[in-house]
Amino acid sequence: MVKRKILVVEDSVVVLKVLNHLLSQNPTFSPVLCPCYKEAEKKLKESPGEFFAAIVDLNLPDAENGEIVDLVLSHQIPPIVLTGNISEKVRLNLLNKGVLDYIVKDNRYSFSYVIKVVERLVKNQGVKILVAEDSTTSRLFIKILLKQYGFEVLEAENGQEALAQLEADSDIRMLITDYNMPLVNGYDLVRMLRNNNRFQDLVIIGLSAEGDTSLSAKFIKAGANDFLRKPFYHEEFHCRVIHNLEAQDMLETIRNLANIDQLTKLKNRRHLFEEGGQLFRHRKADVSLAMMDLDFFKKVNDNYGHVVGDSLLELMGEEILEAFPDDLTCRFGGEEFCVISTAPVTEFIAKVKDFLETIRSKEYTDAKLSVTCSVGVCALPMQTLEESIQVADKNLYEAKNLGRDRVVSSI
Ligand SMILES: Nc1nc2c(ncn2[C@@H]2O[C@H](COP(=O)(O)OP(=O)(O)OP(=O)(O)O)[C@@H](O)[C@H]2O)c(=O)[nH]1
Repeated sequence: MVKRKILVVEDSVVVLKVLNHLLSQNPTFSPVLCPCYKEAEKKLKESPGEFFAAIVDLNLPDAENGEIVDLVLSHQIPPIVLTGNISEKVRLNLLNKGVLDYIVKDNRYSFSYVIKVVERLVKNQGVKILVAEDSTTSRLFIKILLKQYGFEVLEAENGQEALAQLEADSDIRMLITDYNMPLVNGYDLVRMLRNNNRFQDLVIIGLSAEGDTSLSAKFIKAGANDFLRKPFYHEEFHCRVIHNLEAQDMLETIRNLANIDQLTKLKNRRHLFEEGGQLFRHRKADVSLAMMDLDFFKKVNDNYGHVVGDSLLELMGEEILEAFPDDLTCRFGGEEFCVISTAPVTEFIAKVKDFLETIRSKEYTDAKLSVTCSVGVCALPMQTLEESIQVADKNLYEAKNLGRDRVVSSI
């Protein structure tokens, strides 16, 4: 497990204790506590380059004017600032320096918020954001803001380039786009993306110039999630980026709950009929389908109990995901699984045979169970998913009757 050192500099013993307690609840955080500037300076010297983030009190007894912020920033560590109160001048000064956030210690929720900011920083690592903007200065400004928060930033100078990058890299989670760009403008880019199913989950934030009130509405109507009116301030920018990513995370969780079988982590039957049905409807070449059923699974439950039965199913889920990483893998029900593949038929059947060999050669769970599986494959050019399942099911039945632990296929 990757441990992340968090430097906490705070002169109040109580606040230090609270932050230590909250940070320690996350097993990946390793808080390093300092009661004063001097101690922080020492810790930073002792472990150069080791701190992931810092939570610092703006006014310390031995550094009353926020010197701790400059110290932490000089070590390239993103600081979150704690303060008793804050004037507009200090707020702007802190944000301009590049602090992640500032938090006024006026209630107990303030500290939970601090932890949320650090956790978000962890989550942002590796999150790819594409900035489409033809002005180099503006692009650089946005890039710096995003980098402060740990995002990975990609850049495009126009809408066409942005489209090409999004098509080539499915890991891009957010697009921030200007309106005025050569070749394809921001508005057309959003419309093109929203007309493509593949980009339905991409978070899109439009940038609109000051004074142009109709543009923001236009962006939203075209399918953007949000917009920012230029010039914007760091704080608003970060809030919007993070709120939209959190909404996207929530959507993903809900979608996973609806599509994934919680025991085996394979796709569930509902998803199979939705996604598998589409594979058949839009087929260009081979679509093969395998129905796989564990042999004598009832005996596992009868002899070792349902808990062992469940963990065997869980392990089978892992084996299936490993054996068929590029295919649609589902739990059809009970101890029956379904795999749909668009690989060439012979290649797919060879993979199914390898899978049977793998599980035959291992022992599973603490009870060291030997497991075999029977498989029926349909690789005929069937018109629908339902027809293909029927053929595969018939072959599965035959595989069971022929003595189990084998593949029967119709090619
Ligand atoms: N532990 C556990 N058992 C399940 C689950 N779903 C279905 N089962 C059990 O799986 C067993 C399936 O038994 P059968 O349909 O008779 O099949 P089998 O014993 O595998 O025999 P063959 O398929 O003929 O080789 C039943 O006892 C179900 O109760 C589950 O989620 N967890």
